[in-house]
Amino acid sequence: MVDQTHRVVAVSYLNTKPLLYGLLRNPISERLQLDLAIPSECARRLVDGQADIALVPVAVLPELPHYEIISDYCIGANGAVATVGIYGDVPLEEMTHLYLDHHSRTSVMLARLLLAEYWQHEVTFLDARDGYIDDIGGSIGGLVIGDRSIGLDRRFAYIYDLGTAWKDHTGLPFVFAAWVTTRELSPEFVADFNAALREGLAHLPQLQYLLPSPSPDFNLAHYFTHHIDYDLDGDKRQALDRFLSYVSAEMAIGR
Ligand SMILES: C=C(O[C@@H]1C=C(C(=O)O)C=C[C@H]1O)C(=O)O
Repeated sequence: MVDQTHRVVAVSYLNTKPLLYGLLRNPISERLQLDLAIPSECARRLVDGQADIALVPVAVLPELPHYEIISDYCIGANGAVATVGIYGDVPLEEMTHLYLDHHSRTSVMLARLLLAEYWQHEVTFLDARDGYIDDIGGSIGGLVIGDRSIGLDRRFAYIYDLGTAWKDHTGLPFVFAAWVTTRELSPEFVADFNAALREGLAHLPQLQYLLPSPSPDFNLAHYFTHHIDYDLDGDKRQALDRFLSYVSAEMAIGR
């Protein structure tokens, strides 16, 4: 039997490049139709059946009637993640409004959870659209994720890293996105897929020579090795369960 090709969509941010590098330099790439998109779009395509496998924001998982996490690798962090934060001109307790990044599904829910449980500070949430970062200021803060957050530390006086806040709140690392399928995949394919991702992560030092530096004082190699934590280990699975119970409870009351 000829192997089917699978439609794969992955996050278009820098933190995913090591995983993509692994997939692309492996023969498995011939069995993949690969596309890249912002995280909220990756989620939409998996939910709508337009992708078979996706690197999806984990907050979308409770919306899927059937799914399987097919990889031991993820986009996670154990403490400061560096690219998921609330930014503003004033301290959090003085923020009255907060833009929620439309690229995100997970961090939007994580910000809500942390504001309710950890910071215990109420704000009015604002829907974001392209360009919203320019509207952050005064008592209006903004959640910004991914590559667009790089360099914002020079623009805003206050930054709250959500990886750090979650770790302080729970003592756990965190999973932002995981490789998920809604199909039945063969164990051989899943094993090959995982092996390819592992190879990509083994080539982090080479990747810094291939990728452009997004900002002069942003060290990509350091970001890949000290902020993004790619292993979906037991502590991250525990964190995922805890986070998903919050998301499911919020879904149940229509939020
Ligand atoms: C750590 C990050 O995690 C991202 C955050 C996501 C979200 O908030 O929905 C989804 C995918 C991840 O790529 C980042 O991109 O900065």
